[in-house]
Amino acid sequence: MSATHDTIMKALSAVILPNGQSLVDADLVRALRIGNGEVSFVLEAPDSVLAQSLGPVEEKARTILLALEGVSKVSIVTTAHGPAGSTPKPAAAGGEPPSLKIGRHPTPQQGKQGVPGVKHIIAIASGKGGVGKSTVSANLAVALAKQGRKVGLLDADIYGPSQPRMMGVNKRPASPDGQTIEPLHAHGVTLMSIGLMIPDGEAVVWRGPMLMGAMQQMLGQVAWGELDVLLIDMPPGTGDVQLTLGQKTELTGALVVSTPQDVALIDARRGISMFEKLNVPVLGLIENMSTYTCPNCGHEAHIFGHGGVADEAKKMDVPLLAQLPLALEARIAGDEGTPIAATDSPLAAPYANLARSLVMLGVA
Ligand SMILES: Nc1ncnc2c1ncn2[C@@H]1O[C@H](COP(=O)(O)OP(=O)(O)OP(=O)(O)O)[C@@H](O)[C@H]1O
Repeated sequence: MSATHDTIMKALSAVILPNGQSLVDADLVRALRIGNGEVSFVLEAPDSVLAQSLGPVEEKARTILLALEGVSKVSIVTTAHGPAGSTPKPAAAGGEPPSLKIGRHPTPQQGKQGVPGVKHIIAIASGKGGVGKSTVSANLAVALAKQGRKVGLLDADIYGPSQPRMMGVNKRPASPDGQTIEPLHAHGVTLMSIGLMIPDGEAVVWRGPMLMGAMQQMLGQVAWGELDVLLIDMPPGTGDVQLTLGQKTELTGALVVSTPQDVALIDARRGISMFEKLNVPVLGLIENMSTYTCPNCGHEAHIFGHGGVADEAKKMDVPLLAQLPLALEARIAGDEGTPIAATDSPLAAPYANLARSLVMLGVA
């Protein structure tokens, strides 16, 4: 027998909060989803102090639900919907600094906002996944930093964060005061990844408003400092993160990455038209994996087709800012945490040119 909404809620009504109320009576359960033996929901506390004390409650709820017939996995995300950081959090046991919980309801906001101290914000997007958007973001950030720009890189890909690996960092950013988050630093770039703040698998239960809240925290509560440009590595496609960012953030513009394949281009077109609808200027298209030169014989092949991105750029009247080759060396460099742009390889040159173009355009 599989669990139903009613059986889950009934089981959760046996979980008692420190104030004596049950989880259900206190109305803290949100976004309950049941499917394939998995139960996921959000525990929404009214303030961050209560949210901090919910660890044992979360454990109890998990134990009770796992004992139900047909439930094999339970995912719970605890959030607070008071203004984030409005109540300083106590230091964790062992004197560690308190850590700031990411994922909350958004703070109401009038119109688009910038990030104090940050001159330009550029979204790096792609319609389709896996076309190299994160690779381009990491390398462009490093190339701009090498040219003396103060650069921030925000990995906003909540479902598949890859910047920690590509930039070679993997520690959870600290929040010494429980209100601001100290970003990390690598290869001359100030770095923050939303993925470093969310326990594995929890983001999948987030709804639009929670994502919006998390993005607000990433932009407003990270101590970015003075930056010439903040690059945002977006999730692929045209989902909630893209919409939130386009509607709520003063973006200088967007760069859209595509491979020359038709399927990638169709999705890239969709991405471009979304930015246009949101009044975000599309600064240009970037063609990734455009050519492959055989390291043995020097033969040049166009594995994913040829000319498609240039044609598309012409059709849509947006500049084609770079054509980046498919290269094993670039892939290995990314996997090992040192983007190819940080090295002396000839493959760093196209990124240096792209960085120069953006500086000349006055957007970075
Ligand atoms: N020009 C390139 N040459 C060789 N390998 C590349 C190149 N660009 C990207 N890759 C490799 O392709 C894979 C996917 O790239 P990447 O993660 O940057 O794509 P993405 O569009 O950000 O993907 P996702 O949709 O998962 O966010 C990675 O292993 C990366 O190293």
